[in-house]
Amino acid sequence: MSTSTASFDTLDDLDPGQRVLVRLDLNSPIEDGEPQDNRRFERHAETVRELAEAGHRVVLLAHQGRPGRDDFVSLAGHADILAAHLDREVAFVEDTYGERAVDAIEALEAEEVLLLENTRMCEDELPEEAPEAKAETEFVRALAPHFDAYVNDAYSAAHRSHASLVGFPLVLPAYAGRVMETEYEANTAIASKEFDGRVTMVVGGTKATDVIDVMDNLGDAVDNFLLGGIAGELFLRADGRPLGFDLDPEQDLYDSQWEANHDLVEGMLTERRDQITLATDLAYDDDGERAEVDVADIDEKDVSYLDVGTRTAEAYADVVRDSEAVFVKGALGVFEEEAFSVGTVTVLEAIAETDCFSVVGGGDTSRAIGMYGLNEADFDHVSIAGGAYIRALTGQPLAGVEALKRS
Ligand SMILES: Nc1ncnc2c1ncn2[C@@H]1O[C@H](COP(=O)(O)OP(=O)(O)OP(=O)(O)O)[C@@H](O)[C@H]1O
Ligand SMILES: O=C(O)[C@H](O)COP(=O)(O)O
Repeated sequence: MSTSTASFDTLDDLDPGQRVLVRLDLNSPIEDGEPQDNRRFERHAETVRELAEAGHRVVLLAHQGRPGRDDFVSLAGHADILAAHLDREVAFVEDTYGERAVDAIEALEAEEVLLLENTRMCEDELPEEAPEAKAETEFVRALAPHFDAYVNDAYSAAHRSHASLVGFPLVLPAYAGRVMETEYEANTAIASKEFDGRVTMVVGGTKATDVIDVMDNLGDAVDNFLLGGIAGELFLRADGRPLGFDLDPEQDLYDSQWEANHDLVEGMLTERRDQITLATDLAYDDDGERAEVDVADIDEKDVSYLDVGTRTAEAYADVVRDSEAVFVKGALGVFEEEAFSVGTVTVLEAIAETDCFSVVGGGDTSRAIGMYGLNEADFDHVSIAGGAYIRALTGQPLAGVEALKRS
């Protein structure tokens, strides 16, 4: 056992020259069908390089997007980005555990790296089930005999009880990769911190279901929730504003999350109204130009709002300047387009200038720091994990970490 406080084995405990199956989290923003480089590649490359240089045959598993969404694509492009970070070849096979995957695995030489296809293209990967059930899946049973060890480096996906995360540690000796180790230690330490002054959480992004659940659990630890993104719109709708779309709830990011969360959101608005700050203006695309509208003046549905308004951004920045600790999960707008980066960048700049304890998390959100010339050193912790980091703040165990501890 290593000296890690986490009580799981790490790469320091792994003998060299083995056949190693490694779970990374390369889930990335997709533009025009192609993955965009982000700090997940840079961070995971360190683990992969260390394993290759130790003479292992390194086979990588990762997921991309969710079935049915535009970001659900092959990992072929991810192999190229990872190869550029590693400065070594990363082979790719369009198969995860079938014959082609197994042939490619068996042909691998020491120090070579192979990426398998998107795990979520296998039926066995999703849905969430207990580790014992996942260990019994064909996916795990077919791949495991070709390996001596399993390494989980995907802290940022460890809140999901999926086959590639919780199944393998039950059937192979399992180790934490370097990203898993450092993210686990940093986020666990943050969870036990105590603050005397105002604690603020900036909540945005697209994964409203994840953040609303966590907001409910963190309600006693956080003084102010500043809302934006899809979560913010759901709260505005619960507050009586005519937001949303009359689309098929199964297909739409917004309406399906409204269906799943409106009771919880309405309950939180009733019970915790003083802690929740909602946007007073929103921005939208008006023939290619940013336009803003007061929330009080919104009178029709079916408009996509892509950022909080300028007045809201300034008001949120004022709250940040008066905070002792600020946690960010999810962007306040579609910051990838400069016109809709106002909310996210105004708030990040305020955090960077304020003498507060700060954490920015999320695979997409952390990308805004580099894109807009902010200095990572002005934040206490920039995590490549989003959902996992805020879950860790609540003290709830992460399925992928627990599975490693049991190994
Ligand atoms: N109003 C909005 N409409 C559509 N997309 C939005 C809106 N506001 C923010 N976003 C998008 O949210 C994304 C970031 O949030 P997301 O929920 O994906 O998670 P994250 O913080 O990166 O964490 P994780 O690692 O859990 O994915 C950005 O890419 C941004 O474009
Ligand atoms: O990007 C993330 O937060 C992780 O890769 C998990 O992705 P998921 O929210 O689609 O499970």
